[in-house]
Amino acid sequence: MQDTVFIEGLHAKAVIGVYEWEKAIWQDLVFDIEMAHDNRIPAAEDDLSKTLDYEAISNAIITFCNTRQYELIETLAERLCAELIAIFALSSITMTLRKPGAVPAARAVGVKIHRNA
Ligand SMILES: Nc1nc2c(c(=O)[nH]1)N=C([C@H](O)[C@@H](O)CO)CN2
Repeated sequence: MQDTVFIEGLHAKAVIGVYEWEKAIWQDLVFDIEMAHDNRIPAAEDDLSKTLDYEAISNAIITFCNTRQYELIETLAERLCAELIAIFALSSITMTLRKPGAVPAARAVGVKIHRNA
C-alpha cells in the first residue's frame, strides 16, 4: 500500500533557535508532511472520518509550534512527529522541516525525518 495524505508548504511560527536573540522572536518554519494511509476506504465510503484530516493535522502542527520552545529544529521535528503519530494514529510519517531565514545565502535549511508508529 503506497497511498499517502500530504501537506505541503505549511507555514507555522515558532520561538526556535540556539542563540539568545532567537529566544525573543517568532520565526517562520515550513513543513512538508507525508503520511501513509490506505485511501481506498475513505474513498469507497466518501467519509472524512475514515481518512487523515489534513486540515485538523495542519492545525495541530501550527498549535504545536506556537506553544513549544526548542533550540534545535531536530527536537521540534522529533517531538512533533511523536505527537502526530499518537493523536492521529499514524502508521508512518515523513516530515521535511525548513527554517527559511536561518542561512541568508540559502533558500532554506532544515531536516527530513521518517518515523514509523
Ligand atoms: N542542524 C541544525 N543546525 C543548526 C540549527 C538547528 O536547529 N539544527 N540551528 C541553528 C541556529 O538556531 C540558526 O538557525 C540561527 O540562524 C544553527 N544550526
